[in-house]
Amino acid sequence: MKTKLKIVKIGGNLIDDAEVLATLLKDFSAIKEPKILIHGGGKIATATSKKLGIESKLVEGRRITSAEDLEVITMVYAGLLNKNIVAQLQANNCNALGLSGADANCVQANLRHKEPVDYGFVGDVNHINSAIIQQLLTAQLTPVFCAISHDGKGQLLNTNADTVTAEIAIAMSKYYEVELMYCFEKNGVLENVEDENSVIPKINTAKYEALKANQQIHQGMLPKMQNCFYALKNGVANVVIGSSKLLQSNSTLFTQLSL
Ligand SMILES: Nc1ncnc2c1ncn2[C@@H]1O[C@H](COP(=O)(O)OP(=O)(O)O)[C@@H](O)[C@H]1O
Ligand SMILES: CC(=O)N[C@@H](CCC(=O)OP(=O)(O)O)C(=O)O
Repeated sequence: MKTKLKIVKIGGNLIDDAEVLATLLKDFSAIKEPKILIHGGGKIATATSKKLGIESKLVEGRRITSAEDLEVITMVYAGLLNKNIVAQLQANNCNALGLSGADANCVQANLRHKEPVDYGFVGDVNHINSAIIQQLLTAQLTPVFCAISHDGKGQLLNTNADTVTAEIAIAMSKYYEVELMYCFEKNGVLENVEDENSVIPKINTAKYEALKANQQIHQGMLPKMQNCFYALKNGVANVVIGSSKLLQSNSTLFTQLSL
């Protein structure tokens, strides 16, 4: 039987709330099994760009990443956010190691095709160095990834954090029974996005199609759920979407995905 591995993704809205983030990182540190954390930070990158007078453009939840945007996101994701998260995990006795996709060649990507939309410096993942990630886990380290990949030829690229998470989860399923947890600012996938009490406990592909047809899911939730099903179809054992409370052992409020 394979050892269990928990992979947790935290979104930018959660990271932006210092109190919620502190509790979440404490709960994450308490997980006994091998674990990996992947963080976004889109909201903070947009706010930082604004301070610098750079306007951000997103199409279908993906950032159109100019050379200037790439500089900002490298500073924000791989620098400020990644290092602060690692320091907080260290304070909770979790031996975290902060990484971008370029470090140890963990996440390699191809520059996305310029058609139909030119996303600039955005990469689609083509290889995860699962062997080195497994070695880090075996050495009792907890990898903490930001959403920056590289092309293997010296170019850093921006990749959506939900996608990096799904790709890492799939690659690690070779060695582990992977449980994938997407944490964001709501309690789960909601029947009505305005009503926090309308969490849908279970969603399979048929229900997903119905929710899409009824326009009950939109914006970032569409690519997030696509990534969930992609992970399930490719060997990830369990995928859930919920709030920061998902990491508390008595949590019952979340959405469980199945094929
Ligand atoms: N049915 C739904 N249930 C929950 N959230 C939804 C739903 N439909 C759309 N959303 C939106 O999806 C967003 C989450 O996607 P995103 O911003 O990409 O998350 P993250 O911060 O984890 O990257 C929520 O903020 C919410 O506004
Ligand atoms: C290509 C692309 O869109 N990359 C994302 C990466 C960060 C991210 O995904 O952050 P959240 O999880 O907080 O949304 C971006 O720059 O916004």
